Amino acid sequence: MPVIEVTNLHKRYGDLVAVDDVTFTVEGGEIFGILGPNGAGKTTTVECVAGLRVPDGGGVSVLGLDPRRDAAPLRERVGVQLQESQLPDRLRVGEALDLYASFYRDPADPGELIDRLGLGAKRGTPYKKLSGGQKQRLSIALALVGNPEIAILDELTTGLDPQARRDTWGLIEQVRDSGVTIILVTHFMEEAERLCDRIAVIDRGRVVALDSPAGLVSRVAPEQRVRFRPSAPVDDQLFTDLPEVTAVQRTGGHLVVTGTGELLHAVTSVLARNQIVVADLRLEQSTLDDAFVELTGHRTTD
Ligand SMILES: Nc1ncnc2c1ncn2[C@@H]1O[C@H](COP(=O)(O)OP(=O)(O)OP(=O)(O)O)[C@@H](O)[C@H]1O
Repeated sequence: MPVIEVTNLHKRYGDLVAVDDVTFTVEGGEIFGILGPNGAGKTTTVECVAGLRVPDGGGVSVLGLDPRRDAAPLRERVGVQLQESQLPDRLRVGEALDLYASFYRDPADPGELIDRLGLGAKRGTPYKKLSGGQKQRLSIALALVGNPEIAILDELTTGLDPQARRDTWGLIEQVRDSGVTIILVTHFMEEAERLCDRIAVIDRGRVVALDSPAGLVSRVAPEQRVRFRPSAPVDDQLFTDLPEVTAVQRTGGHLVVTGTGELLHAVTSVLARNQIVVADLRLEQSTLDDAFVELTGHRTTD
């Protein structure tokens, strides 16, 4: 059952069209990614979903309600973590959670949430003394303290080091496993690939593709490459004869066999049948990054 429905959403800032006819639905219990380069319209889209901006056209329905008209009941059911949320420097972690919990009718236990987010030792620490990763975890805790059914998380790992980013991913998976539906805005491919059940790729205000990470990859770039270094000369034709193979190239001492389907199995069978010993055997597949470039014509970091 869709919990969020966005239909033909339009939003301009003066002459600038930030969101141009965006349509998608988010199913209950999934992590739905909104992936795109800077300025693509991701934040504007989720701000419309969160009721923080008024669309110029189109419709948004969240849990069957209108984010603007039904702002009060939705505040109880949707947790929002927006980019670069700031808290007063001297506010302590425990105080921030208690304060936010007081805004809700049926909040989570702040102490339990602090422990769950790995901030137990920081309960008495003022906001300004937290590291980037700890601030980020606190902002996730604040988005979850109302026990929401939906959490909207915008760029939650931007600025974190790789370890903190991975820890945060683990946390988001736990939140999803507890039954919360998540909209995750990101421009990190690896993050989208690891966490999201489905991804809307947004570029210049439009949805250019919507699929699972694997679906996006296979849709635009189904080819795989098997790369290896044979220990003795090999005839290319052994591979070009295979129905799975589309090309054979040589680079240095390596052979690169490109193709589709069960390519790895086909190539290794030929090698075994002909008693060819190889070194450095590697299967290279297209990544979400490749798919993104093909879909939009540029990288997210461009
Ligand atoms: N309040 C505003 N007033 C005018 N223009 C805005 C405003 N907010 C965003 N924009 C512009 O609208 C476009 C879309 O911005 P938005 O923040 O939605 O994109 P984004 O995909 O979230 O980008 P980022 O990843 O950089 O946050 C950008 O060109 C941005 O400069």
